[in-house]
Amino acid sequence: MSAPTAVRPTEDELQAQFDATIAADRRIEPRDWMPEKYRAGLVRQIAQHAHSEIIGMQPEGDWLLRAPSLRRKAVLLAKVQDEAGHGMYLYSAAETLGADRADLTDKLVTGKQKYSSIFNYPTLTYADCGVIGWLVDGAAICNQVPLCRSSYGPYARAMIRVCKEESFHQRQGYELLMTMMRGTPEQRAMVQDAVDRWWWPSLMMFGPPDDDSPNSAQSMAWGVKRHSNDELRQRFVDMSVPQAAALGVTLPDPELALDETTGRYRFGQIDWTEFKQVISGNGPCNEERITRRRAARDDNAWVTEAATAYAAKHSA
Ligand SMILES: CC(C)(COP(=O)(O)OP(=O)(O)OC[C@H]1O[C@@H](n2cnc3c(N)ncnc32)[C@H](O)[C@@H]1OP(=O)(O)O)[C@@H](O)C(=O)NCCC(=O)NCCSC(=O)Cc1ccccc1
Repeated sequence: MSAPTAVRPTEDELQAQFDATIAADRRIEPRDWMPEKYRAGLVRQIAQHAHSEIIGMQPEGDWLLRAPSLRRKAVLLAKVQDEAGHGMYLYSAAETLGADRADLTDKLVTGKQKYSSIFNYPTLTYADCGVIGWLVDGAAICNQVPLCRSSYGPYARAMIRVCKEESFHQRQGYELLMTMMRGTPEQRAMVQDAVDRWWWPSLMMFGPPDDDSPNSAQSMAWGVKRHSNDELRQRFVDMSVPQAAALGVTLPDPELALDETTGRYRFGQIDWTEFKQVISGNGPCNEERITRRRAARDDNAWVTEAATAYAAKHSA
């Protein structure tokens, strides 16, 4: 008697299974069948996210040799290393979807893939490090906590640890700023100047407005993103206003006001022209960031080659 042959599910059945998993709010795992567009969309977002973490090491990294004390230097070094770790997690998550890490880096340095707009602004004073912790990590947390429930398992799980570390980063930034605000008038002015420069770019981190966000609808239908860009931006504003008051700084928006009926803050118009310029490569530091990333890859290629040869020798 011949063994029964396994019946392969048809494409329609696989799609129905995928749809049912998404509808039941369960996770898609690497070995599960998934529509090609779901896979490509995830690689796009996860790769951009990974690139942001890696490029995001540069603005604060510029202050590693200039931090005002040994303690501040150790804290900053640990934070910048954490960002590298986040990048590695995220590249690993992209690899579970069949992406190749070297290929992703190549796409970053040749401008074929994006990274967050926020990292194209310069860190002019040490107060910028505090403001990055407070506002940039704060915005990242706001955006990433819902991603812990993203439909793709490896991405959602990576986000859990990343968010815990980002919360720590945010507190260290806020603590740094509180210390400066208790300092001299010059130090307080330095904090206010940094807030003035980083506030609007932080709001841009959440992406274009909902009616100009080509990826949102599909991404939300698939449970990759859980909230719209504007919804998360609003949450961030609502969270930041009382924090700014407690710190004693002013947010640079004359239209910022509490809407008594909704309990949420109304805010002014974001400069979307600036945003578009920055994400198309024309921000203040785009060229510097990519040049440095390319140099790091090329100058250290011998390390990668040696490690690859060593691993191959051992597995043989
Ligand atoms: C919300 C969004 C960023 C964009 O929503 P989507 O539905 O995906 O797109 P949507 O259709 O709305 O946009 C149309 C086009 O515009 C692009 N674009 C949009 N916004 C930006 C932008 N701001 N910058 C550059 N590009 C942007 C977008 O990719 C798309 O282009 P494409 O079609 O691909 O060519 C989403 O991808 C997400 O949640 N990502 C995960 C979180 C993440 O990546 N976080 C990074 C910060 S990590 C961090 O900060 C940690 C840290 C802290 C401190 C120090 C160091 C490290």
